[in-house]
This record gives sequence, C-alpha cells and structure tokens, in this order.
Amino acid sequence: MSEDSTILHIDGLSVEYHTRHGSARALNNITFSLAEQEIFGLVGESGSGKSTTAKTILQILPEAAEIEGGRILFKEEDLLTLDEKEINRDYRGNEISMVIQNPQNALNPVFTVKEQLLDVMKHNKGYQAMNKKQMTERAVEMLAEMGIAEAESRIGEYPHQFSGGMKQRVMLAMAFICNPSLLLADEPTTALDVTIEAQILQLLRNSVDKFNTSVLYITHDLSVIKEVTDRTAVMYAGNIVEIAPTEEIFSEPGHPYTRGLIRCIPGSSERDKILPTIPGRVASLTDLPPGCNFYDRCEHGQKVCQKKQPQLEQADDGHYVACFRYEYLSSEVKQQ
Ligand SMILES: Nc1ncnc2c1ncn2[C@@H]1O[C@H](COP(=O)(O)OP(=O)(O)OP(=O)(O)O)[C@@H](O)[C@H]1O
Ligand code: NI
Repeated sequence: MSEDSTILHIDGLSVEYHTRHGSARALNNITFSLAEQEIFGLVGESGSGKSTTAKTILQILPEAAEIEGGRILFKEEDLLTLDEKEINRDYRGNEISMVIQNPQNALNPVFTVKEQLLDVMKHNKGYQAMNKKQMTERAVEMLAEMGIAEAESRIGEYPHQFSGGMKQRVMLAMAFICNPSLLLADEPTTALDVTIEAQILQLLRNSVDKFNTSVLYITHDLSVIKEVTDRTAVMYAGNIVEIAPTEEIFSEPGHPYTRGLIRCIPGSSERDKILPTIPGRVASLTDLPPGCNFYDRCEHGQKVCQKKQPQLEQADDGHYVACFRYEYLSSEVKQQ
C-alpha cells in the first residue's frame, strides 16, 4: 500500500477506562492504516477494544475513558489535536459517519425518517446550497438507492414503522448521504437474521464502491469478515495480534488466537456439531500480565511469552503477527 492512498493512520493509540475497580487498558498501543476505498475489518471477542477504537476516532468516548497516547491521522490531520467544535463541524456527519448495531439507539423515535435525514443534511457541508425541497428529493433518492421501496411515502414514517433490516437501510442512507470518506461500521448486522444480514452486507459493498468510501468494519463474526473485508486486524485484550489481507487470515493464520477463532467458525471443523471454543477467559484488562496477554489460553506458550509483550512483526508481505512462537508454529504447519 503506498503512502498516498492512506486515508486513516492510527499510530500507537492507547486508551484506558478509569473506574472504581481500577484502570482498564482497553487499547494498548495499536497501530494500523486504512487505504482509500478499502474495507478493513477489526475482529475479536467481546471486550477486545473494537468499539473503543471507533469511538476514539470520532471522539465519542464516555467520560471514564482517557486517551493515554497516540495519533489518529485522518487525511494527514491528527484528529486528537482538534477541539470538539472542529471535530463536530468537519468530521462527524461530514468526512466520517458511523453505523452501529442497534439502529434503535441511533434513530430518534419521535422524529420521522425525513426529519432525521434532513437534520443530517443540514449539518453537512455538501448541502448548504440546497433548499428544503431539493434536500427532500435527494433524501428520497437516497432511501431508494438503499433499497427502500416506495421511498417517497415511507420517508414520512417513524422509525418504529420499519423492520430491523429496513431500519439498518435507513441508517445506511443517513451515513452515505453525508458522502463520507470514512464509514465506521460497528456490528451493523449483528442483530439481524442471516438472510437480511447478507442483503445488508451486499448493499454496503455496493455503496462503498458507489460513494468511494473507506470502511472500518467491526465484528466478532469471522464469516462476516470473510464476506466483506479486504484486510483484517485481529484484536485480543486491547492489542492487535495479527494484520493481514483477509484471505491470508483464513489461509495462513499466524497467531494462535487467530487460529483458535477460525477453528470456532461453525462448519470449519470436522466435529461440525460441537462448536469448539478457545479454552480459558480473556485476560482482565485491569490486571494484565507482563508478557503476552494470550499466554494463559495459549497451547504453545513458553517462558519468553510470560516475560515480554510480543510486538507485531512482519511474517510475509503485508502480513504481521505478534507472537514469539510464530516462526516455530509456521514451520510446524508447513511440515504437516
Ligand atoms: N464505559 C466504560 N467504562 C469502563 N470500561 C469500559 C467502558 N466501555 C468499555 N470498557 C472496557 O473496555 C474494554 C473494551 O470494550 P469495547 O467496547 O471497546 O470492546 P468490543 O471489542 O467492542 O466488545 P463487544 O464485542 O462486546 O462490543 C472492555 O473490556 C470493557 O471492560
Ligand atoms: Ni463493541
């Protein structure tokens, strides 16, 4: 990936939540980049830091969170150096938009879809010259583009009049009407059944091509990762443990945690009926071990893994793995 096509570069980002029970290091020095028009996946179990990453980019973290260090370069501007007013004016709902798992939380039940779409448009730089009639026409057009039939009449309805899948289409309309350079998608299809999910993922792919958007796609579901993303970062307990083109994540997973996740995909194991899980529990973020966070659950751990934190190292072109045992494990795979 050439430097020029990088739209987002997250560099050494660390975030902690300070609570009565202590400080939880939700992000520990994470680094990755997104290219223009790339769909980049962030995958990991619950609590690994995926949503915190997205919230930090848009700076919508809760009070308890503190950014301990790092940079978020978006089109070469460090978003962490901007104040609330600048972020709001230039980025949220302009350059960057977000869709989340639960449209109920993002759509306001007391306003119609039209009122909410127009509200987004009023805030957006691209629509300053339009009057209300023109904006309404554009909004109807956008709903239709997102696959909502009879958009002209449906735009006057309230969110509860839409099904779950249709609400997510409305959310995508609100996101893409901003003509964003970057879309943050935080588990947007997790609450949907598989058929609807497949339709929404297809719609997302098409829209990304049409609007030239880059996407940070967050999910705990590797089958969704396989379906939509170009590259993927695997997160474990606040660390990125592997980054690779998505095919390689599946064909040559390097980190023992990635391998464990892949073994857990239904249908990928011979013992099809029993869904294997990775034994053990995620390390407590308030009391992290000095060495590798995955050590307690790893079958391959050795002394060194208990002492030092492994850093991401290049395993192949564009493929990075943070594991001291990587070379040994990959040679073992090749001998099989
Ligand atoms: N508001 C909060 N206050 C305190 N700790 C928090 C808060 N939000 C998140 N955390 C901690 O930060 C860690 C990362 O949370 P985050 O929501 O980023 O994970 P995630 O990967 O998105 O998980 P999920 O798949 O469940 O959405 C969690 O372990 C959690 O304990
Ligand atoms: Ni989350």
